[in-house]
Amino acid sequence: KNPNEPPVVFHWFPLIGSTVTYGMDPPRFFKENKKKHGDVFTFILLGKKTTVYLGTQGNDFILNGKLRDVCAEEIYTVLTTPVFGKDVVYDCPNSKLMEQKKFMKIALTTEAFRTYVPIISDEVSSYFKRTAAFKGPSGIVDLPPKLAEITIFTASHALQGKEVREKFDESLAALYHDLDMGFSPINFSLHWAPLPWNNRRDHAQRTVAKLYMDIIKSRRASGETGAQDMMYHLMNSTYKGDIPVPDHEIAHMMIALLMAGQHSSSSTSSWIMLRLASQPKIMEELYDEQVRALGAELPPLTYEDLAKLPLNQAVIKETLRLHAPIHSIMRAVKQPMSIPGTKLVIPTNHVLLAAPGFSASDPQYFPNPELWDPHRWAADAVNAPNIARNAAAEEETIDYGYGLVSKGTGSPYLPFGAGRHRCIGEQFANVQLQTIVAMIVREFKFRNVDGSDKIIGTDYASLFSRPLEPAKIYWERRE
Ligand code: HEM
Ligand SMILES: N#Cc1ccc(COc2ccc(/C=C/c3ccc(C(F)(F)[C@](O)(Cn4cnnn4)c4ccc(F)cc4F)nc3)cc2)cc1
Repeated sequence: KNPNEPPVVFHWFPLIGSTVTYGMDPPRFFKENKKKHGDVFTFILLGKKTTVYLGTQGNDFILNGKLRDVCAEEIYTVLTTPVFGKDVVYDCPNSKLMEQKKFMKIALTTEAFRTYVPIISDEVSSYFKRTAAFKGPSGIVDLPPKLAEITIFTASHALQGKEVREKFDESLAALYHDLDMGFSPINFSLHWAPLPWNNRRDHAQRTVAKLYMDIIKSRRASGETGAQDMMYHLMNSTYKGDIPVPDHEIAHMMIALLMAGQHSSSSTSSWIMLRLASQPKIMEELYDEQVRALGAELPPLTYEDLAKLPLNQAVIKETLRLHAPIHSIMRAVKQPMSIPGTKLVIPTNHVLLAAPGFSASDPQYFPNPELWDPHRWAADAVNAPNIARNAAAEEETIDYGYGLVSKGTGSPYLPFGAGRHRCIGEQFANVQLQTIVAMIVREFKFRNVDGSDKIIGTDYASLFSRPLEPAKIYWERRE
C-alpha cells in the first residue's frame, strides 16, 4: 500500500478487477467509492489501473491537464481509428486535431444554423408523415429506434449534405450499422481481435470512406459550391503551411462527425421524449410556450424562433444534466502527476477518468438532483443553480487553436467537456435537438403507457449511455 498513491477499490480478480461493477452502473460505482475513499481512488478497468478524480477539482485536474501530462489519443485511438479511418482525430498529433477542430467549427456558424433549422424541421415532419409507427390518431411505440432514425436523417442532411442524406435511404444505413458495431467499449481491449463484427466494421469503414471520396471528386469536378455544408468547408481548408486537407482525411473526418453527432443526439433526444412522457404537463407547457411566442398558427420554425423558447432550451439542458451521453472521459498519464493539496502522485502506468456528470447530480449544486425539472434553469427561478446565473460572468476561457473554449473550472455541469478536448458540436446539437423537440411537441402528446411518471433505466454497456430498450410510450396526435 503506497501512501503516495490513491486507495485501490477492492477486487477479487486481477484483470477483470472492477470492470463489471463499474461498467454496469458507473454513477453508482462512483457514489459508493466516494463514500469509502473520497474523491480520488483507483480501480482496475480491463486490467488497467484507472484513477478516478471526482468533483469540480477532478474535472479541472483532468480536462485542463497539460499536454505533457495527459494524453487522450493514446486511450481512444484503439476504439475510434478503426471506425473513423486513419490520420484524423486520435490517429494524429494533438496539434493536428486542434487544426481539424478549427476546420469543423467553420461549418458550425449561426449563418449555417439558419439554413439547418428548415432542413431539420422538414425532415421531422416528413418522417412522421411516412412512417407506419405513427399512423392513425394514437398508439404505442418503442421510441429510441424511431429517434435514432430522425437524428440520422436530420444530422446527415444538415451537416453532411443532400447527397449523403439520400444514401441513407439505400446502402448507407446498413453500412452505418456495421460501423456502429465496432464502436463499443469492449473494443477498448478487443479492437485487434479478428471478430466477425470487427471485420464488418473494417469493410464498412472502407466502403463509407469511398462513398465520401466519390462525392468529393464529383463536387470538385462539377465545381458547384451548393450548400455551405461541412464537406464544402473541409474541402476548402488548409493546414499550417498551406497544405490542403487530403481527400481521405476529409472522408474520415466526415465519418467521425457522423458518429459523434448520431450517438450523442439520438441518446439525448430519446431521453428528452421519455422524460416528457413521464411528465406530460411539461410537454403541454412547451406547446403553450410556442403558441405564446410564435402565434397560434405556429408558422414554420426559424433559427431566430429558438431563442424565443426558453423552456424548450431548458428541457435539453436539464436532460443533459441527468443523462450525459459520455459518462467517463479518459486520459493516459504521461508524467507522474501530483494532486494539489494532497501528497498523492499519480504514476504513468495509470489512466485518469473524469466523470463530469457525477457533480451534476450533487445536491450541493442542484437541490433535489434526481428530479427532472427544466424550470430549475429559468433565469429568475429562486433556486436556479447559482452556476446558471454567474456561469457566463466568471467563465475562464482559453484558445487551443480552434477558438476560445471555456475551461469550465468550478462548473459542476460539463456535459460537453472542457479544455483542449472540449466539444465543438454543442451549438449544432442544441439547434438540432431544440428543432426536433419543437416539431414533435406541435404534432403529438406523449404519456407513459401505464400513465405513471416512471422513467426507464440506463444502458451503460455501450459507448454512450442511453435508455434501456424497449422504451415504449403512448402517443396521440394533437388535434
Ligand atoms: C448532446 C450532444 C453532445 C454531447 C453531450 C457531446 C459531448 C462531448 C464531450 C463530453 C466531449 C469531450 C470528450 C473528451 O474530453 O474526451 C466532446 C468532444 C467532441 N465532440 Fe461532442 N458532444 C455532443 C455532440 C457533438 C456533435 C453534434 C459533434 C459534431 C458535429 C461533436 C463533435 C465532437 C468533437 C470533434 C470533439 C472533440 C474531441 C477532442 O478534442 O478530443 N459532438 N463531445
Ligand atoms: N467489458 C467492458 C466494459 C468496459 C467499459 C465500459 C464502460 O466504460 C466506458 C469508458 C469510457 C467511455 C468513453 C466514452 C467515449 C469516449 C470518446 C468518444 C469519441 F471519441 F468517440 C467522441 O468523443 C464521441 N463524441 C464526442 N461528441 N459526441 N460524441 C468523439 C470525439 C471526436 C470525434 F470527432 C468524434 C467522436 F465520436 N466517445 C465516447 C465509455 C464507456 C463498459 C463495458
